[in-house]
Amino acid sequence: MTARLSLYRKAEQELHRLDLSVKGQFYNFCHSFRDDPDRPGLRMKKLKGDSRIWSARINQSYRALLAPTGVDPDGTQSWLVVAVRHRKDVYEELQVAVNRVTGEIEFVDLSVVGDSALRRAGITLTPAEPTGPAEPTGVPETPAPRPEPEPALLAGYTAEQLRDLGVADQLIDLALTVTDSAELDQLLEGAPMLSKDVLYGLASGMDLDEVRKEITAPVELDRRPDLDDFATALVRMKVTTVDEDLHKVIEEGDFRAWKVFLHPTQERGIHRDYNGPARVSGGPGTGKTIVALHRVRHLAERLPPGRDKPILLTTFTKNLTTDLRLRLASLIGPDLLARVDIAHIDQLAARVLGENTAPGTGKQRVYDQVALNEMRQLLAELDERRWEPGFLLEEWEQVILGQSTATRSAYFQARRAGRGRALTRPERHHIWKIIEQFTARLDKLGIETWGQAAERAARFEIERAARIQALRQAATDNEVDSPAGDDSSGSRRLGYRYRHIVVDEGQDLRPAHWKMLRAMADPELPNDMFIAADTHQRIYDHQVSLGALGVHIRGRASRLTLSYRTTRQILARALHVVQPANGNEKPRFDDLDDGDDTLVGYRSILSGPVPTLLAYDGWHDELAGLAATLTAWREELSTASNGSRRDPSGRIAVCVADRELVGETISYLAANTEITCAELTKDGPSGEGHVHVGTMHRFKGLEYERLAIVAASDGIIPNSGALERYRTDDPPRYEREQRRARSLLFVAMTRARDALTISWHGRPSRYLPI
Ligand SMILES: Nc1ncnc2c1ncn2[C@@H]1O[C@H](COP(=O)(O)OP(=O)(O)OP(=O)(O)O)[C@@H](O)[C@H]1O
Repeated sequence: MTARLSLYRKAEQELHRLDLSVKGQFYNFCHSFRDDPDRPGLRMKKLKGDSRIWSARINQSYRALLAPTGVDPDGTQSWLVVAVRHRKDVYEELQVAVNRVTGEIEFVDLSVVGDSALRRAGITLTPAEPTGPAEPTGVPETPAPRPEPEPALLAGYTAEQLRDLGVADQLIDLALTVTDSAELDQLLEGAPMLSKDVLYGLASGMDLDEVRKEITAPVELDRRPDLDDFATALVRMKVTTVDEDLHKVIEEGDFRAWKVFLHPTQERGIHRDYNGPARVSGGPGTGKTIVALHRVRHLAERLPPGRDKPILLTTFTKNLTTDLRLRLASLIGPDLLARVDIAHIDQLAARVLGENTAPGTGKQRVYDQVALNEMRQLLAELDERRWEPGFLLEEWEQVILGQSTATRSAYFQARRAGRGRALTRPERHHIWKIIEQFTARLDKLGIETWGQAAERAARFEIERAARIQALRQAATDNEVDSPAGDDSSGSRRLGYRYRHIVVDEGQDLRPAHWKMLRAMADPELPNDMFIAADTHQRIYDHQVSLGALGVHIRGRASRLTLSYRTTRQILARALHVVQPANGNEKPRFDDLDDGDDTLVGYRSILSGPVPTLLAYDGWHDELAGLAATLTAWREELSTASNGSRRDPSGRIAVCVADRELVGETISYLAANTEITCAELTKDGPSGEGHVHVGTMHRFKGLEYERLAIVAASDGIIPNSGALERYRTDDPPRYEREQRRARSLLFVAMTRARDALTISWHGRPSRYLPI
């Protein structure tokens, strides 16, 4: 008799934590088991608590816990490995069951639940294997006297309500007795995903309807499942088959859960057919990039054979492109990867311009700061003091370039929503004249801004798309005239550049970028555009209304709400930055269209230390504090959980507000510690240093195990010199700049996976939760 083995997700995670030697023995165990599950050496034994769980011997100390899930007609047995445990941690009370909401097999493990919660619920765990009198069982022999009952955390709910939302039966009574969040953490450590999600949702203040809508409904089966039918339940589950993937887990150590175990709400967006552009939103770490990558895989797998690259995967910055390429390469094979064009948005615009510009006539592209200096100089030469250079540059960028305003009379009509005070016609006339001189100046210098480049590229692409449409029309007319299919129109030769476009970090793209992208994909084909974006993380002032730019996402928008990166402790503080609990300021975030985006239901099931907030008297003291923190972190991260040494490089980062602070931080650490640093540049980290140091803008889309944000002082975050001017001069701009500064801090804080420290000298930033 042979057997097929699959791995339950939690067992996978447990395996990761085991010593290499145990992993190897587990691998051998799997081979023996598959050859003959009845082999006596495996010492298969049913647990008394649930006769569907068997324990089998991996080595002297470790046991695999398995559940049979069916038998094929040819006699091959199917088994699911639900856990890998030390023998003293195997208890009789473990259970597997089919969840009544999802229809998937769940493994409920009470061995990780805290003693006090178990005592209150009257549960005593029985070891499955006698461990001798000296070995602790995790539960005292004589129960301690019952403490005074404390109010329960979920007192307002009934067992029936929790059951109905999908909480595993075994956890319900326990959950109703939990008195604080630490106990809830302990209870849920080994809990199935849906139970965690629901109970954390309720504990964080979501009401029953919200939990039902956001958490339960998306994973609910249309029909109630048969709770005894394990074989069908197994088919519904995402599991790792031992044959295909275990080898990677053990030998290569490169297995990542996101490749296999998607959350049902992530999954829903990926495999759908959309008859137009679709958008997925969600707070930091909810897996938008993961969804974008799986979407690319889904689309690539369905392409007709060919050697072209009909899929574009694009994002805002160069370093994120590198990251996307690496992650995609680990998700799909080289053949599919070769069908995907991965390029950042400015690179795409530059390519279009290159195609449309005669050799040697191109302009040098410059950042906005260079343009600002030129504007400043021009105004000085003209002795013009009525307008701020920054205001004029934005007026040009957002109203004139942003709306492709080509003539003065068009500018008189242009919408200036959100641009601050209204401009009279003579004022517009005056501004137009200055901008004309300004663009002539740039022209003469042979330079253009990236905004200008994007606008020109968009125009070329729009003209190209118009030519394609005209050729199509001609071809259709032709076909009517000569059905034999004469291709003299050339429509077969000129086509849209891409069949599918997938955009990550869409919140920061300029209007011109959207126009360019829109013109690059055929609007008549399904699945033309897929956009991942979170406007709470918009850190450049590129406001767009996608509908007005021809990208119609209405009715095709979905939202992710569960963070896979950030702990609840970090999330709560970060949310305070963009959703302050009090004060008059309630920043509004758009949905890339004319509506609002929200973070309702944004939550995490991860738990970790509360972020540390540290005040210092001066910058030098603060740097000394940082050095101590980093030294301790580096030491801790240099030791793996099994005691072996590991390289801590790239796991720790320091985030500051501007380049000057980056330089000062790196110099201090170089002079006073043994820590080596790599500066985060637009191309990624500048070298091999242990700790990455960069400005907040550079942290977009990244994540680190531990993160320190330093110099989070008032005046620095936000930069009040620049900001305060707008308070009276230009209140809408003041509001925009504040929102942008909040978003920057929000992005920075949510890069931290496990630990976050924020420090300042002088007064703390007004956005911090203190
Ligand atoms: N289904 C999943 N299973 C396991 N890990 C996941 C899953 N989805 C996402 N993750 C992990 O969560 C982290 C955040 O994912 P990702 O970068 O896609 O989020 P995001 O929403 O794009 O974040 P941000 O907006 O902050 O850039 C990553 O480490 C990713 O591997």
